[in-house]
Amino acid sequence: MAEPVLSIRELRKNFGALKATDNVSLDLRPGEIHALIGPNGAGKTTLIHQISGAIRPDSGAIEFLGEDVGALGMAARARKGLGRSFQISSLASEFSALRNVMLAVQAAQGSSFRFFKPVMHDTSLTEPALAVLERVGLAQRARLPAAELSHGERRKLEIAIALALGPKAFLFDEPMAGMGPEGSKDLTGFLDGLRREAPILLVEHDMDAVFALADRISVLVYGRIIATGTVDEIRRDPEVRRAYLGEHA
Ligand SMILES: Nc1ncnc2c1ncn2[C@@H]1O[C@H](COP(=O)(O)OP(=O)(O)OP(=O)(O)O)[C@@H](O)[C@H]1O
Repeated sequence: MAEPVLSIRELRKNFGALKATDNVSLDLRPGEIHALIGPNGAGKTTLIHQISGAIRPDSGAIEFLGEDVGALGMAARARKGLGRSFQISSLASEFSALRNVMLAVQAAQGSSFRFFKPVMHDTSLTEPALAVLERVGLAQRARLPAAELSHGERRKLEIAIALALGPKAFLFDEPMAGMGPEGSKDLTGFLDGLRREAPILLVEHDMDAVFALADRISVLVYGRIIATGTVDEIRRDPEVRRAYLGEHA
């Protein structure tokens, strides 16, 4: 079997007496969507934050593309290709959708300042940024300030920014949240194709999306992974049904 792109070993994170991450090991293989599900407060976001570098685990290891990235900060991990979808609050909401994606393209190109051309006329930035916006279906909305986009469009913009950074793995934390049934269906189709570009670790509460997309599912309860398996294995697992899936299974 191909080497995992991302490999997490025995990760632990306590908040005071709370074991938010309790000895978690999982991996992300090339081409797969690995969904991470579990009840509210199970520790899914905390885990994603540790992988992206936003918070530091108490112990354990995180290997990305064969390299231990545990000592690296969030920006250094992103530069290595660990792409997370940014919360819209971290975007410049007065900037246009296009400008926001251009900033990511610029970061991916490794240059932060250009003195010779006004940035909005720099085709080495506008063209790739427009291509990414086209892919997520936002090309027609490119010139609008991010603040004027609908909720669903903003989620797509977050994904566009992750894409523009040319990631080798995606970390998505509830991309379907607030999308509505049509939007979720749309995004499900998009994520389905995206796995060919880079594998996806997907935190998601929308079980229709998870069952449609996931190659494997890990179930997190009270900071612990209680099961990892295919959709069928997880749906049949009695402990998972008891702890989480219930009527969804
Ligand atoms: N910075 C923090 N300080 C203290 N406790 C925290 C902190 N961040 C998260 N927690 C707690 O850690 C636990 C896990 O939270 P987390 O947000 O990771 O869960 P989650 O599975 O993502 O939940 P949800 O599905 O509701 O988003 C919760 O009990 C939460 O209250």
